[in-house]
Amino acid sequence: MDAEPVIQIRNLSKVYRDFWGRKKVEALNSLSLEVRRGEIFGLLGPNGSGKTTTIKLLLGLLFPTDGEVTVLGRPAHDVSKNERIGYLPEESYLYRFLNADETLEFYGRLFNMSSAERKQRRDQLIERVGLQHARRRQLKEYSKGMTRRIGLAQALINDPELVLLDEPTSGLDPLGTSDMKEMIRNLRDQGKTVVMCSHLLADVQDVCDRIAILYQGELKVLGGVHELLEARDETELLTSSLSEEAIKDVESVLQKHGASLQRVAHPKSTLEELFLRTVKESKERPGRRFTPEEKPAAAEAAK
Ligand SMILES: Nc1ncnc2c1ncn2[C@@H]1O[C@H](COP(=O)(O)OP(=O)(O)OP(=O)(O)O)[C@@H](O)[C@H]1O
Repeated sequence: MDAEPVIQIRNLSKVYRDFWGRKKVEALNSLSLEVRRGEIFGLLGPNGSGKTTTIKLLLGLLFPTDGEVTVLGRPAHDVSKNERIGYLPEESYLYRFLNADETLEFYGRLFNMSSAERKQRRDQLIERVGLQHARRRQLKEYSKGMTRRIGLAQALINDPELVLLDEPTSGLDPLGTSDMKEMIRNLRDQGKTVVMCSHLLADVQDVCDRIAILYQGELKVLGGVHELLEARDETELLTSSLSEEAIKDVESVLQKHGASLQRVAHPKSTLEELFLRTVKESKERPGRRFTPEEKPAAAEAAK
């Protein structure tokens, strides 16, 4: 692993001022954090806590009031480093009258890519984000999910080392969300660094290695997702199904070790898993209706 962090933020503050230079909002207050190469980092916080401001400062689109920001070894205000960054903004900014091919062609030209390189990258990205079937349709006809997918393809056109994603899964259905999470994990597998802002905490928990939680412009929590969520004073054991008698025996063994049995239950899968399996099974076996006793998850396990 590369020792130098991809992003270094030290004592960063940002005050938005009004037309007369009077202090309007203190959006960030002495923020310090680092993002390491090859990790997926989640930037969380309630509305107005300073996430988008932080992203804009990383891109050099805003100037800090105080503090230092280094991105890919360059000061954030050096916008030439943005050639090595991909950015998916929260709102779509793409040209509605272009199709997916034309959109990627346009952005490929902005990065001075050769014609052969543009074509290769376009085909690769359109396939990667699953838009082969819609590549010649104008973006104004795209659903929210499709718009997010072409947005991601655009953000990756320059094969960036660092990818900044603002609400990548917002507006996506569970299938689209699952695909987007897979694409984000693939970026990490390719050695890219990803920073994502999101209000969808289950998605963040699924994909992020480390997170920061901001509140009113201040850093409140920073750390690894597993470390932050792990309850170290409890132990979870998962066994095959146990009889009443076996549970009593387990209880007495635990007592011998000074521990107590706190909860006995069957583990639950997630609603996301049930939804994805239902869609998959419905595609494979049309006309089938599931019951709680014979749900898609059980059918899957029985195969
Ligand atoms: N251009 C601006 N001028 C004045 N105030 C601004 C400007 N942009 C953002 N702010 C204020 O700065 C604070 C932080 O905003 P920011 O957009 O960074 O928050 P956020 O965490 O991204 O919020 P959200 O979750 O709603 O996207 C908010 O109080 C916001 O109103």
